[in-house]
Amino acid sequence: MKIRLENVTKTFRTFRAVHGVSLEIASGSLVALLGPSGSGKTTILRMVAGLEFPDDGRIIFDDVDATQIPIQKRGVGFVFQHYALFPHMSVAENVAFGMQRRKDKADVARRVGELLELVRLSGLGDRFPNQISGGQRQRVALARALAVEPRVLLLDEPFGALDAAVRRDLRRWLREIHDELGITTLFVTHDQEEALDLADEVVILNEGHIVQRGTPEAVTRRPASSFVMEFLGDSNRLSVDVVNGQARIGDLTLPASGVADGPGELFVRPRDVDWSNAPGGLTVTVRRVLDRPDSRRLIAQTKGGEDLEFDVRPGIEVRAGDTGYIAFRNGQVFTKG
Ligand SMILES: Nc1ncnc2c1ncn2[C@@H]1O[C@H](COP(=O)(O)OP(=O)(O)OP(=O)(O)O)[C@@H](O)[C@H]1O
Repeated sequence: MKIRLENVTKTFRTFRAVHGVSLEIASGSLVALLGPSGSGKTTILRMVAGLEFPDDGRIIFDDVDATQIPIQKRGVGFVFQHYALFPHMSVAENVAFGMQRRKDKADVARRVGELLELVRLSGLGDRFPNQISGGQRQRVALARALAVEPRVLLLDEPFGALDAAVRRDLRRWLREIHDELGITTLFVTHDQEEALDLADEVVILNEGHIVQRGTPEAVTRRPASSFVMEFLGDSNRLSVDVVNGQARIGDLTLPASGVADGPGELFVRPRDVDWSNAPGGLTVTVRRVLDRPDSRRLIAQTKGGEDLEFDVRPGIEVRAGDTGYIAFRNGQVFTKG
């Protein structure tokens, strides 16, 4: 099912949490809402679910205005970060919970079996929630959400409480389940790696506004603002002068097409910095050397007194106090703001 938000606004008392958000989610796609804490992600998800109602704007499911339809009639399945399973019910009973209206017991049992197989938990139906791991509990929560045969799946930081390795596994697993079922899925996260790994499309929010949307490749290649650049990953920030679409820093010039003349900021990922002992490029002084398993990270300072970080190969001879020269393989320039 296709979902469309048209100019949706939500205010709590005097605080506007969502400002005129318009968004189209293609049928069968997996879309991540990504943004810092308080950017309005959960509020948007809750309005799509029917747990909150917008003050203004419309939410359209396929071609039907669903804005005022209550949650029970929207056909949505929901998984939260702390979706407490019923502790006194077995895994199978938890999954069957949403199917109470089905009369035929054998039919319910068969369906529970199918769902447990889908979420790779066959054989654990008789366990209780406190007898399975956190990751397994979230898989049960997903099976329970799917039991009602939703037209839309809404996930709010479903892996937020789990450790990094389990999160990575569950991410891959969720993508497989999504591809198998093809249910339109909206996924909230503040973890950029999770969003970029998992989603067909990433919608980046800040202070209740959509600041960029696109495929993971598009948003990482062409961040629309310094906010997006910094939010998506480690980045160095250096002052530059922009003249005629070119940014200048020391003896280096970088393309800055479309950026107004005047003071600008260059953002460079640590991986896009090249280091050399031979003069040329931008002169820096090494301040610290941090050894890591497969690289050495240098913290260096430009003549202008700005710090930057980048990695060199582990074998390279370098010490704090050394002078070196850097060049940038890639970078984004924005007007200083
Ligand atoms: N019921 C409410 N009453 C008052 N303010 C609210 C309510 N729900 C959310 N807010 C406020 O709206 C803003 C957006 O909240 P929301 O939960 O949507 O953000 P979020 O991006 O999901 O953040 P997080 O990642 O921390 O969950 C926040 O400033 C929050 O305090």
